[in-house]
Amino acid sequence: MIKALLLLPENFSLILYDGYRPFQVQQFLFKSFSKQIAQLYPHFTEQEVVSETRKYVAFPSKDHAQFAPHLTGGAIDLTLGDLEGNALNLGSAFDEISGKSATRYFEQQPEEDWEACVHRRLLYNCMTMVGFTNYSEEWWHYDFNNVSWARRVGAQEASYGAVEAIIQDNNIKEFRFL
Ligand SMILES: C[C@@H](N)C(=O)N[C@H](C)C(=O)O
Repeated sequence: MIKALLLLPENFSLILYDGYRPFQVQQFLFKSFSKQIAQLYPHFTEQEVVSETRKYVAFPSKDHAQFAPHLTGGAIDLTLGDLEGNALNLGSAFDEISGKSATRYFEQQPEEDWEACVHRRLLYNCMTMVGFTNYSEEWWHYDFNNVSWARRVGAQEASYGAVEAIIQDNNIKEFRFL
């Protein structure tokens, strides 16, 4: 991330929203997004709700072939900021359930928000130039050396597997590699 930051023009910063996430947090997010999606699209079947939810939150899987990327610590959610740490306009809110969250959304209609289009390109370019890959449904999600990254770059192996953490009083008490 430091390498990515150094590629940005001087007046920009990177704001980190999320990195490593324990399994229980992934489960909580999956349930909470499912609920929101069921409310947003009341005509959806249960299966459609699950499939739409999977667009915005990885299924909380401990299966080695499809670890939820944030369980590995190799996934980060971030945005561009100014030097005071204020988030810049990237065209949608972080975690917004809408087509506008797809990274390429403004490439198809840049006139809708030129500023957001340019900021997304800036974030994408600084992150991918140092080896991260982007999840195409979310402009804020980048992976490095986990299973999602390996699939995108065609690597046979990924260095970061999942880590299970025992959380107590909001602190990591113990952890083990899965
Ligand atoms: C919930 C959202 N910020 C997120 O992290 N989504 C991706 C797809 C994930 O859960 O890995």
